[in-house]
Amino acid sequence: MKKAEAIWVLGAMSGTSLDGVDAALVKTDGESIFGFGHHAYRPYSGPERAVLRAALGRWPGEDGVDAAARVVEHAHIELMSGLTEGAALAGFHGQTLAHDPGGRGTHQAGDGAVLAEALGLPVVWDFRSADVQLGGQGAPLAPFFHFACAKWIRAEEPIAFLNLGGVGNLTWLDPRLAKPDLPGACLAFDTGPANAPIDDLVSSRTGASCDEGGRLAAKGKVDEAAVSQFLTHPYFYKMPPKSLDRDGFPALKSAVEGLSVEDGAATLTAAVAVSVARGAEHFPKPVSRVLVTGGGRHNPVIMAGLAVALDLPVDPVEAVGLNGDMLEAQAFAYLAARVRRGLPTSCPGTTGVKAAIGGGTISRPQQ
Ligand SMILES: Nc1ncnc2c1ncn2[C@@H]1O[C@H](COP(=O)(O)OP(=O)(O)OP(=O)(O)O)[C@@H](O)[C@H]1O
Ligand SMILES: CC(=O)N[C@H]1[C@@H]2OC[C@@H](O2)[C@@H](O)[C@@H]1O[C@H](C)C(=O)O
Repeated sequence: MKKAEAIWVLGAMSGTSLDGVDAALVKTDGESIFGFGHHAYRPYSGPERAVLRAALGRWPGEDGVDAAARVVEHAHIELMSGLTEGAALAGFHGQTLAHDPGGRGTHQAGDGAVLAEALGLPVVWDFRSADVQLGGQGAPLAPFFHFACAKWIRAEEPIAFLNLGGVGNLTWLDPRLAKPDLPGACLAFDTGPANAPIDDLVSSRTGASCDEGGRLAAKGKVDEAAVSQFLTHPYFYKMPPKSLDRDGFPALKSAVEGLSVEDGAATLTAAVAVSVARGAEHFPKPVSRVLVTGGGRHNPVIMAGLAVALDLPVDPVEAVGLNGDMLEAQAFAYLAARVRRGLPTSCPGTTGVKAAIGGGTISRPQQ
């Protein structure tokens, strides 16, 4: 492992909610954060999203997967090419189409070599496969970045980061330890469904892409029986680390089919908070606060439900000066810098992998 100078790295993430691509610059040596730079967002168009949606659950070589990869590459190149100034490296997560770590593996669409050519930068990609091959869940991978963020905000006691994207994931961490891969530094796992089932319900009933501001959920009545039934899912009885595919809870979606859109949204929104509370039962030590990142923090009904279910201060990461819309893109910039230095990107506490390892492939431009 060579000692590295801090460099500007451009990270990009296309999340499970399929809304669009985020890209952001981070100055880092792969250990500490030295600063945050420009960022941008590019939504997928309706037709692009339809191509991605049609390929969900599919594996390389199956119908629609190549078309999805071309959409992902095109959108990323369009967005990232406007942000390369000063960047020495890029991190490209791609779009998860399927995730089955105990079975077929994990599949992120998009070829990092194509991006390297187009951007004229070395690109680190395929972050999850090596972890899965070594018996890990391949997710979540943001926890090592959460650990660096905890140092950046000078946290001095255990805290939790909660990401509410299509799926929810929690990172418990103790910033008093020197490195994220030390035993006892991080425990991370997916909590359950977050926005994906809400988005799917709302778009199928109203055509809107999400329950903007939680307005539908606020008007609805929670179907408590459906929420209780949801909590009997075997996932909640598994010990972490554990991870989920986007559509891992089909029974929950079916349970709200007969409800009004308001009651359905209220029920799915309540399910987010209770599943996070179940997750928090796994924290090794109590936390002083939960910092929320991802699109779900824009939904006040989710945030209010979390504060009640967790009985802890629950704040958006903006409360500590971070950007909750860009945290995942920043995470893949940070992880790219770690891969470049040969540092681990996951460990037994974050993915259940047998030992701390660095994933990722580096593609360099040919000319
Ligand atoms: N103003 C808002 N009101 C309600 N919900 C919102 C709002 N803004 C964003 N969201 C929700 O957040 C989602 C996007 O969140 P985010 O961008 O964090 O997800 P992602 O990164 O695609 O997913 P993941 O983290 O699972 O990969 C949207 O699909 C929507 O459901
Ligand atoms: C397989 C996959 O893409 N998982 C995503 C998804 O979206 C949220 C949650 O499920 C998390 O496990 C992960 O993303 C974040 C960026 C992570 O790896 O930390």
